[in-house]
Amino acid sequence: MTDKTTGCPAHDPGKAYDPSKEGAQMDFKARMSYGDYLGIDAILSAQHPLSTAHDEMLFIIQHQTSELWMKLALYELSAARQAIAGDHTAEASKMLARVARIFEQLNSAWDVLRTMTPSEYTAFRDDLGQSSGFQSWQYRLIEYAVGNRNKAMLRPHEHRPDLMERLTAELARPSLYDEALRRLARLGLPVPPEVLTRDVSEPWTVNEGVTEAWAQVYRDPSAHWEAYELAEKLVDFEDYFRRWRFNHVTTVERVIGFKRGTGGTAGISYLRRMLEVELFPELWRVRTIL
Ligand code: HEM
Ligand SMILES: N[C@@H](CC(=O)c1ccccc1NC=O)C(=O)O
Repeated sequence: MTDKTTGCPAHDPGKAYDPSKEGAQMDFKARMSYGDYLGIDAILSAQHPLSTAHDEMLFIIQHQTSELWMKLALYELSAARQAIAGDHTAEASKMLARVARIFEQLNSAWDVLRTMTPSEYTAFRDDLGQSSGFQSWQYRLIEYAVGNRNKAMLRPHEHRPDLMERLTAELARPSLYDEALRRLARLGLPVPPEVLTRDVSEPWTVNEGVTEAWAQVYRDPSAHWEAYELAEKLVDFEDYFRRWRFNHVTTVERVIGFKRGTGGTAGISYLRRMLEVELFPELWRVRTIL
């Protein structure tokens, strides 16, 4: 029988649908469940607002979900770098495509945070103390992994030897860009030798010879398809990363204007300076000389 007013079988009290009759498992006393596998209790018990402000829950969950996506981005970036080092560039391209999509996801998430007005944020900003995204070690690890290596950014982590260890270990490894250029050299492209033997813990500096090597790739893609595809994946990733930085600075201006940051920087002027960071500068310069 169906509900007389709506005609819908779901609203007939005598006919409530029971999925167990069609085999749905209902007993998890001795079986691994959804929550067991995914550690849902741990995730859902990690929100501890410090104020009674309504929007603090949004703020916390926005950051926590961002950190989860960053965890996956780091996982994929490390695997992509390893694949390039092992001459498995096609696999690396696939992983880099995923990282770009992860950043697209992070970019869309700003639309949720943007619903928070300055009045709403002010209600709990003081409770944040001196904490800030500036202290996100996963964000710093992403920057270090791809090649933006500034040792000054280690200092907020000095109180955590375990994190210092991870960050300094990352600085000792060739970055994603270093590995891409080493692969380029192995493919026979004229990457200058000083690039291949550089101290990888130091920041990258623009190299004209590298721009010329990329130019050879872009002038004849079919002859250098592997390098060409890798180059475009790197550009795509940086494109999405730049959009993340832009979304961040715009949201910050919208919410706190030109106030100093809780992390102690000047706020907007610091974040605007970060907009100038180029991860793979030669890949952008090559466009001008083609
Ligand atoms: C209303 C929201 C937000 C405001 C007002 C804000 C503000 C700021 C400010 C002023 C800084 C500069 C450092 C400082 O002095 O504090 C900063 C840095 C940072 N924030 Fe946010 N932020 C917001 C949301 C987010 C979100 C959702 C994330 C995601 C994880 C995030 C991640 C970061 C990171 C990674 C940095 C360091 C950037 C760098 O060093 O290049 N922020 N933020
Ligand atoms: N830096 C922000 C505070 C902030 O956004 C924040 C604070 C604690 C944890 C994460 C944060 N997100 C990004 O910086 C501010 O100055 O208002």
